[in-house]
Amino acid sequence: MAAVTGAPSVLLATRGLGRRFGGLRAVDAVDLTVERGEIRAVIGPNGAGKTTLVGMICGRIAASEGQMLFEGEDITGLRPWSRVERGIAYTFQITSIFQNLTCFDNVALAAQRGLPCRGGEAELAQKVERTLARVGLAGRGTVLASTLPYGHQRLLEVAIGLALAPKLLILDEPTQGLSEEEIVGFCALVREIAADATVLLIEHNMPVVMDLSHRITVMDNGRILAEGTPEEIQANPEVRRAYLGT
Ligand SMILES: Nc1ncnc2c1ncn2[C@@H]1O[C@H](COP(=O)(O)OP(=O)(O)OP(=O)(O)O)[C@@H](O)[C@H]1O
Repeated sequence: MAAVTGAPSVLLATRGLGRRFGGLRAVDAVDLTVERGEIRAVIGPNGAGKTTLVGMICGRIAASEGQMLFEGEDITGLRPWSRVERGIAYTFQITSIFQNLTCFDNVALAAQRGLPCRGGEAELAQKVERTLARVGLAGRGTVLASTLPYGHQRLLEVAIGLALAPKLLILDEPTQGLSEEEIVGFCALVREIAADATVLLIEHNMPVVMDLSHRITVMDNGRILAEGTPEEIQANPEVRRAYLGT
């Protein structure tokens, strides 16, 4: 893992984090600690609370109880945009894309944040093209987002997230709709991203999870059922029973 010299190793910590929907505890007393430079997967059956958990981390869903710390600072009450400013980017299932804008414009909207001065259009264009190329969408800048195949819309979301130069990039089911070949390219991309960012990945594709993750957190019924390396998780009888189905 690429821990930044001099920086504390814990990037994100949740303490007793919970979210209720009426009587349902979608996320229940979750203590999650993510280290800098990690690729962490969050897995679990449908309805386990994965999306609700990351929704709270990025500020899209309010917590019912508990606390979230990012780089040691309490972010529990912060608005989503303020979390983006601190370096938390979340790509979530297509909705972050402006369908009637081109791929270039979608990425440029995110990339313009962080440019040092006005009048940096050439610089902006370079940054956007570089980011599109990174995710495998080189040369697609003029294409309308709505006309991209579903899998490529997911890649465009990743490009939007990357353009924000995040410290923590949260990917929600990024390989959904990608071909086998595209998945191989995507895994290489995530490894490259992890060289200078931390990745929190919700993913149902087990080969991808086992191949990419440094550590895996398994959720079930809103709680953390297990945590460990891919080898530890694969060998855990409780996880096998609850989720892996073997
Ligand atoms: N806005 C909401 N209102 C009511 N219940 C909700 C809401 N959002 C989520 N839930 C419920 O909370 C539980 C956790 O949902 P969540 O989407 O976080 O699970 P998940 O692990 O991401 O599932 P999946 O893998 O299917 O995406 C589910 O029972 C779901 O029905």
